[in-house]
Amino acid sequence: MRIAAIADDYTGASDLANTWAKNGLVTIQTIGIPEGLDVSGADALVVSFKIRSVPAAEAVAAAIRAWDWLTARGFDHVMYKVCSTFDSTDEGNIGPVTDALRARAGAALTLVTPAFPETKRTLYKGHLFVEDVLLSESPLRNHPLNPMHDPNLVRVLGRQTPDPVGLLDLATIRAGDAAVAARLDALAGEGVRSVIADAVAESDLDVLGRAAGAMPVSTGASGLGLGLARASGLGGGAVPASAPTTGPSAIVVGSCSARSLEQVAAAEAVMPVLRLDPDRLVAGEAIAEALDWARERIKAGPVLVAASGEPDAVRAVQARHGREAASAAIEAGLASLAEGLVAAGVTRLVVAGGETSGAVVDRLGIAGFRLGPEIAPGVPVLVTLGHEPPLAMALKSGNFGGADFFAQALTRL
Ligand SMILES: Nc1ncnc2c1ncn2[C@@H]1O[C@H](COP(=O)(O)OP(=O)(O)OP(=O)(O)O)[C@@H](O)[C@H]1O
Ligand SMILES: O=C(O)[C@H](O)C(=O)CO
Repeated sequence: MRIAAIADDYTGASDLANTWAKNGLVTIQTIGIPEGLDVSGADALVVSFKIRSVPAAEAVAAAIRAWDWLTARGFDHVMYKVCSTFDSTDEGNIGPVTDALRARAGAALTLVTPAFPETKRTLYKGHLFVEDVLLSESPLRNHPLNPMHDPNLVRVLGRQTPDPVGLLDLATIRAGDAAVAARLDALAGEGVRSVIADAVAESDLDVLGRAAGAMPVSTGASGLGLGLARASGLGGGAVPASAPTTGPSAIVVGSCSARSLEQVAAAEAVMPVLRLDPDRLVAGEAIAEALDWARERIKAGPVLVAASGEPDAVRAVQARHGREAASAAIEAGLASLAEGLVAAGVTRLVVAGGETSGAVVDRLGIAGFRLGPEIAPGVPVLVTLGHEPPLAMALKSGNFGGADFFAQALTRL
């Protein structure tokens, strides 16, 4: 079974690609549909878009284009890769894209689970836990773009699709493949089109991977990706790509997650850190002087530049400028910063935040990535394709990595 994915952001794409590479699949992450890229040697492809927070119709159109491209090249199963914390709003885009891919595939229903126990994302009775608390009590409740206030994913997805949403509960999964198949058949017979699946351990993902792999499409995070990889029968040929280990390094942080804020604070003890004024960023200012600051320091060692703020401060910026306008302007500013850093000779670049990574990677014109070794669960070394000179990068999801992630990452790039 040749597997592929369509990812709704670039950090999540690299997270999934890392999971597949770690399981021995030769994996390439592409930026958009890879028309000009030679991907013939890949066991698995992750086609990544920046579509998590765009209008649903735009996300659906991109996903359908990617589905057509992938299935025309013989991929048997396509997973829609979403965030392990189910980042979405009542407008989508998990529901609309899941529905569109299922219709395109002519499938009766779609198995949906963001569970990823390795990073402590677990589901029980349809309720998503982040580490030891419900999603609604986790830092994701303060997400700048899609604050998550409801842990019941049957309800959350039910608000994003016109069709009934069902539950495949843990007890059924633990009863094995036949019980799962019977439950899915029964739900389909009741008119259910999307099924949220529990999972609290990797063994549950093996059952779900086999169940999902029997259908042409699924929706999930890297946990389901792990199950699909194991069910695919592929693997054994992956060798981590070697990254350029010379050249200056820099870290650009747009993520405002609690974890990223903690990581920026830890970095201040080991490298120069510049914190940007978000209002000046929104006004299109501050990047030129930030580049001057960085150029003076990158020959001596790594630097970190962050736009990130605490939740209340982020809400205040959004109140002053509008959420979408503030996000777009800050992402554009950080993309300009990254472009200037690479022009100044940086060849090892860490970016924190999914939307931020999308803006940076698009601005640098990167066509795709080969997978290097894992830095932290869900965060691999990425070696650019279609960029000269090749860059070693890491695209860190907001909630991933330990407190010392930034210092650790630079020892691997
Ligand atoms: N100080 C700030 N005030 C308001 N918005 C900010 C500020 N700093 C960054 N932002 C915006 O907040 C958003 C952060 O989203 P992003 O996806 O980059 O990080 P994340 O959600 O933590 O990452 P992930 O999606 O991988 O979990 C971006 O749109 C960014 O431009
Ligand atoms: O599944 C996750 O948490 C991924 O890393 C992601 O999608 C972050 O944006």
